[in-house]
Amino acid sequence: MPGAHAGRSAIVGTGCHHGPVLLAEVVEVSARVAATRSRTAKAAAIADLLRRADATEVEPVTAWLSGDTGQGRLGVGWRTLAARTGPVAEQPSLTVEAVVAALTELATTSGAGSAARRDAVLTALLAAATAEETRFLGSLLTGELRQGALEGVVLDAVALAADVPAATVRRAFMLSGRLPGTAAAALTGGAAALETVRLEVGRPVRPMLAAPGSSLDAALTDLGDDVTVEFKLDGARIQVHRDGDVVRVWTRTLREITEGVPELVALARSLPCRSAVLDGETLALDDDGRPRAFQDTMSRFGSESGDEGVLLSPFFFDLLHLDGRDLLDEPLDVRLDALAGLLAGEAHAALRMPGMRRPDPEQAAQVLDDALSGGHEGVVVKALDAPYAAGRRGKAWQKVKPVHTLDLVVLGAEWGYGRRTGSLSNIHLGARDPDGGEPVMVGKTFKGMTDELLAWQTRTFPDLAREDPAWGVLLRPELVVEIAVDGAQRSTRYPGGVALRFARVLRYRPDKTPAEADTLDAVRALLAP
Ligand SMILES: Nc1ncnc2c1ncn2[C@@H]1O[C@H](COP(=O)(O)OP(=O)(O)OP(=O)(O)O)[C@@H](O)[C@H]1O
Repeated sequence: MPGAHAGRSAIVGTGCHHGPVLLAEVVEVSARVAATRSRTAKAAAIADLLRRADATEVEPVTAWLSGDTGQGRLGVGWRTLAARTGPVAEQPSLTVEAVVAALTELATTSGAGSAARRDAVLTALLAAATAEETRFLGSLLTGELRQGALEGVVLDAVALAADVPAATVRRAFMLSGRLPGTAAAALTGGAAALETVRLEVGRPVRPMLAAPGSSLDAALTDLGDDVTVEFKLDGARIQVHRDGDVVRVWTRTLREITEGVPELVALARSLPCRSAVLDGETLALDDDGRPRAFQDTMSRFGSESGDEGVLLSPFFFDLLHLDGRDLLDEPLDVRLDALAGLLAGEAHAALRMPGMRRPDPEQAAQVLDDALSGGHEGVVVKALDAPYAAGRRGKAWQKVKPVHTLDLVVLGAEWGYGRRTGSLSNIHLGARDPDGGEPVMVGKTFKGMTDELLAWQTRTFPDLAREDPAWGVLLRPELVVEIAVDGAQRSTRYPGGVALRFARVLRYRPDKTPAEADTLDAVRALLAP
């Protein structure tokens, strides 16, 4: 194995120089992180390792510990891995560098005739790995570690190891969207390097998110008079960047969708500006201007090219950059003025998110009423003095929706019976562990599924299976589903001590990752007092 390195123990402890970081050290830290619930202990364990890593090792180590290969998806399935039962190495020798080389080769070797080469790379890698390393690589390659909840812990660890404020690390991450690059900048250049990270037109930032508000009155009481109340449309988040004639569009998970949304690109190009970064929501409307089924909107966002007959309408609610001026740190009031100016033309008025600034309580209630009678989800109440907090779910934006919904991780599905024999039906639902552990099961449901959805589950789930017991499938935690519930109740059956009441499926959320699913605390918040 190129780069494999034995005999490392000879130089450990010299105090002045250290050898390359071994994969075994990363695996050990990963195990320590999984074994403790203490966020501080997790971050401390990772920080220790980062202090030992050199500039080229920091990026892969932080990527892997947050569950990312650092190379995107490598197309290695669990079946491929399960089929390998060769001997394992007794002693750890793989260096981080050697693993990076192998993963890079897997990532860049594709197309006709590549199967044999990929197979050889994988075989050589696994032959040099110990049993623990094999397990870790397996989880990494199949995406099982990809829970993303670990991102926050890794960011804390970077702050500790580089001795810079956590807020500085977080901001650089949110603006660059890149965790490994942020870690490398922090550890090599400290706070000064992180502070040079700015909003760049053409590079998406993590979107600001909303906290759940229990009611309109509660949100208004909490935020005071200096607010805007806007429709909450139930579509997909979009971030649109325009630089001259070049327009690019990203989703809330920062996946680029420019090619698939020509109508949005054309609209952005028609705006009276040279450069802009717009934040908004897009959805498909019917002829009366009411939202079409969410599936119609999402059909434009899937991996298959969607139904071209479904046109998307954008509604912009924020402006982060305009003609060379960054607006991110300006209060929302200023950003909304700039947005109103940009969309002032008659042709563009329809692109503004409906809402009202500084409404009195009656006017605010009227906005909510209009939103609901227009077929929308509710409203978002936003503090006008707040800057754009990229990537944060803060109190400055509060969403008010009459129905309780939760975004949960699908953990498995049971074979149906009766009319549903042969279909994967009753799904197991998990809430996110905020500390980055495995999702915690909080209930099951087979309600609210159309025949189409059942067929889709039955078709898709086997590919995501990590085990297939006789009763159904256990899935890798990758899919997020939105569930409506009446509430929650205490339970001795479920590990989190809480179970959903009357859960029914609203829809799958391909625009969300398990890291963005609702937490166990969100479920507990629904317990009747
Ligand atoms: N006027 C608006 N302002 C901000 N976000 C809006 C607005 N209208 C719709 N949205 C959408 O609502 C989302 C904010 O809610 P949240 O941050 O909880 O994300 P979410 O979990 O996707 O929302 P939910 O699950 O409640 O639909 C935004 O990401 C955006 O996609």
